[in-house]
Amino acid sequence: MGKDEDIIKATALALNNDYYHLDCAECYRNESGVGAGIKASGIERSKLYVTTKVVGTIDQDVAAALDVSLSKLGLDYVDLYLVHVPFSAGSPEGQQKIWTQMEAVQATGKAKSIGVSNFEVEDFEIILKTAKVLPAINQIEFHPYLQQRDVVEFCRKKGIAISAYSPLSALTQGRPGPVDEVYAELAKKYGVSEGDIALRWCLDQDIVAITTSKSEERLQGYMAKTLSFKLEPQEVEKISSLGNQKRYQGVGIRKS
Ligand SMILES: NC(=O)c1ccc[n+]([C@@H]2O[C@H](COP(=O)([O-])OP(=O)(O)OC[C@H]3O[C@@H](n4cnc5c(N)ncnc54)[C@H](O)[C@@H]3O)[C@@H](O)[C@H]2O)c1
Ligand SMILES: OCCc1c[nH]c2ccccc12
Repeated sequence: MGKDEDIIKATALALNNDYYHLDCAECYRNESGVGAGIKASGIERSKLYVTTKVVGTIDQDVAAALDVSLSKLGLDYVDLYLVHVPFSAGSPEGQQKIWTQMEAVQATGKAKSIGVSNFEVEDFEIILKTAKVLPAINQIEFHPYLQQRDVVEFCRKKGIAISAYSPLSALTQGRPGPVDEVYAELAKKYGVSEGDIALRWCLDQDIVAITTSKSEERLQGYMAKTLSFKLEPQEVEKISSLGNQKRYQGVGIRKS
């Protein structure tokens, strides 16, 4: 099966299972497949929340990049448009220039909200010197083995939301590790899967969790179970403190 067909199938599976937030990116080349999946689903645009990202290279024309993304997605706006990584812009001035262009595309209505991804505190300090619009969100790698508390705290203070990518990493990439036991113990206590515990640990810190699976059983399981319970604050804290004993970075962007 071709890549687009896989993406169309995965999109249809997600939409049929009540997942309405779709996370895409210019550089993942998944926008055409997601667009075809949305079209085939017949789901009303207003029910969907579509995010995509611009790489943000030096001298990139952000408005033109967004037009290409919209055309691939078959949409006339995205709900959220993100600068994918801080470093592609090459310099602090480059980063500021990209953010100014993000503000301009938001003003056209083609991106309802604008934000960033993989930003550290120093990247915010650079763009906030010239920003007129605060980024709505920072999408970062976030799981017990990469908690990024400095940037999470910075964003909380500024009113910038956080979304977690690779939220299942302690389960899928980081084994054996110090949270294995507490994940298992809490899954048993709540009658859910360890994946539900991993996602809940994000949600119970007011962090949006972005996950993916091609398995309908897992997608249904997360929708049914993750939203049906809450961890106690001391359980969230226990996972955090055990998680701090190990570091695992999947995407490998964070510098420190
Ligand atoms: N902004 C960025 O730079 C960036 C980087 C990476 C990913 N992302 C986004 O975040 C999304 C999620 O990231 P991810 O895929 O790393 O997240 P994730 O931690 O949710 O891992 C998903 C993977 O785990 C597998 N899985 C799900 N449940 C499992 C279970 N119970 N046991 C074992 N395996 C299981 C799935 O099949 C899938 O391959 C991506 O689709 C992408 O859109 C963004
Ligand atoms: O999601 C992948 C993140 C990433 C790592 N290196 C990059 C370079 C350009 C754009 C995105 C990325």
